[in-house]
Amino acid sequence: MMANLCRHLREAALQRPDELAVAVQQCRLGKVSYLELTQAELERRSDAIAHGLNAIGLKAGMKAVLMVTPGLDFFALTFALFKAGIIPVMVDPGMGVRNLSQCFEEAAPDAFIGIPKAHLARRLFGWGKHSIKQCIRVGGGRLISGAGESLAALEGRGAAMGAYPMVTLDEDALCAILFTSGSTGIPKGVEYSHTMFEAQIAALRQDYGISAGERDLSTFPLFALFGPALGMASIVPHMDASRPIKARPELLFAAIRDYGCSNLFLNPALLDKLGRAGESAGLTLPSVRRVISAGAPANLDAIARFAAMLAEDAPIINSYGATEALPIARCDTKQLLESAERTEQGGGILVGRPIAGVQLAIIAIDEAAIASSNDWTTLAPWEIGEIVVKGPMVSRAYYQRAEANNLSKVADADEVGSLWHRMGDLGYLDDQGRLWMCGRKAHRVDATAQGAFAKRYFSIPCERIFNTHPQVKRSALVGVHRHGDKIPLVCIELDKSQACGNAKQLYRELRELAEQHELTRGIDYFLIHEGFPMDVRHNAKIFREKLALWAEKQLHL
Ligand SMILES: Nc1ncnc2c1ncn2[C@@H]1O[C@H](COP(=O)(O)OP(=O)(O)OP(=O)(O)O)[C@@H](O)[C@H]1O
Repeated sequence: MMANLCRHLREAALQRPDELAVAVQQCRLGKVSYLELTQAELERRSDAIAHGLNAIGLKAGMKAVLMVTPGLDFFALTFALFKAGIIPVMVDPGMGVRNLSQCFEEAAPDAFIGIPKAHLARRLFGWGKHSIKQCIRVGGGRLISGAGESLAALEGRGAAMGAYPMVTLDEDALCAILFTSGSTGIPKGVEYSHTMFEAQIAALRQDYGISAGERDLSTFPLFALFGPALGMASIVPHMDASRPIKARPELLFAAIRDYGCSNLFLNPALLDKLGRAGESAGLTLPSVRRVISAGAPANLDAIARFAAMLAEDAPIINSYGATEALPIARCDTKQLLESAERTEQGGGILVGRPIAGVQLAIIAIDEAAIASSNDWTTLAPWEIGEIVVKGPMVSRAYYQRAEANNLSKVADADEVGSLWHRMGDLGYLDDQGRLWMCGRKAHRVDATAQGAFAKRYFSIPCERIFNTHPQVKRSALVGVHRHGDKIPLVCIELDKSQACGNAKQLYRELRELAEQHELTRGIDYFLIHEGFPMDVRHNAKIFREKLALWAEKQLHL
């Protein structure tokens, strides 16, 4: 079937032309104001830009990097690209220059659309210099040479050309490339199709209960795009979307109040920050019907604190998924808070029941490629293995990454042409069919003794046990080499509010804690680290690879 997700936009523009589609908060000299687009204006602007893109030679099937802050232009432009069948390449600017260069090398974009700062960086680092044929400048910065035509001029060209004849693509054809955030290595470009976007829109309607006419506080640009497609207005607060932890809570609370937002989409770090600010200001959020937390493990204290600001029947929905497959499972406040005890005993993090349409299985841990689902061993409830998923919201391939595809995609033996995705995460199902996450596959430690396998340690289960110690803020399991063997070591970041004058005493107590649990028994090495290297977006994903190198060095000093 032929598809284009922009059909939702066209429908909304016809049915509810004057309804708000996007509002963008601005804050100048302490004064808050908003820029707005109605559904009809968004439709008209994206049509005009799509005409303009064609006029400068950009055609369906070409690829365009998009590095634009989530203002009104971002929405109009992204939908224009989809309408024209031009493939947007989305990267998280927070991933760092080296990773960004690698992404652009791999994606080989035909066009680069960005704010002046992005064009400066492109020129400085030579991004895409072998493939880029067209540049488009969004916003000011006329002085930057080589930044191409301005978006305003492009839109002007297309303004008189009327409705744009939307390009429809085969529903499974490539329609966007979204890069992962690269917390376990170099980011990978995930191929998106209209089927995947449609499945995500359907999940947000059916599983999350989002309906037309709602208003969403959008703190994550990609999620913000779903708003208008769902007939929900996206309210974009004044913040750096790639560094959400730097956001100013008072501005976010103002946006929620000014628009009566019913939905909040937050990552766990922002949830924590807003919850603390709300608690000290004694705030309540009566307009909010649900909060969606996604992207990284949720902190239960933060959830409890945030829940206190909400109406009794407004859940905080913890969503599990990855760029490759989103959303996969969900659970809400009550279940999460009830799961605390099991998590602290090393039972992993509850991520809940699969979303409708998602098939999920747990398979034996294996580093090798698996060609067919006939070749894997599925595990029984309570057994920890790799999480594999199948469904319409699951990506079929990484862009130009044969090896990654080989290692993560598995042909379904029962359904020709259908693929499973290996999440690279470990977990288990309980006897109620709920999924518990036990960390990334790459972060487990297979300890050896005299060269032979001795015991397997899982990151999140082990760490959550040590995190119960009052002096520990967070911990990270790593594998280090010692006398020819691989041994588990736990790095400790101290809770600065607790005094710790005696590291030896702390290590003794942690060793005792380790001995009390089967999962951690045998962990003998601990090191205090000043401040863990964390991802900038979530401030929740510990860069264990970096910590392992650091720990290795400390041991051999
Ligand atoms: N609710 C959640 N609870 C626990 N972990 C989560 C949750 N949601 C997402 N995650 C973790 O985040 C991962 C997905 O993140 P993302 O797609 O941004 O890529 P990444 O893992 O950060 O980068 P890369 O795959 O390049 O290493 C999941 O595989 C999982 O490990």
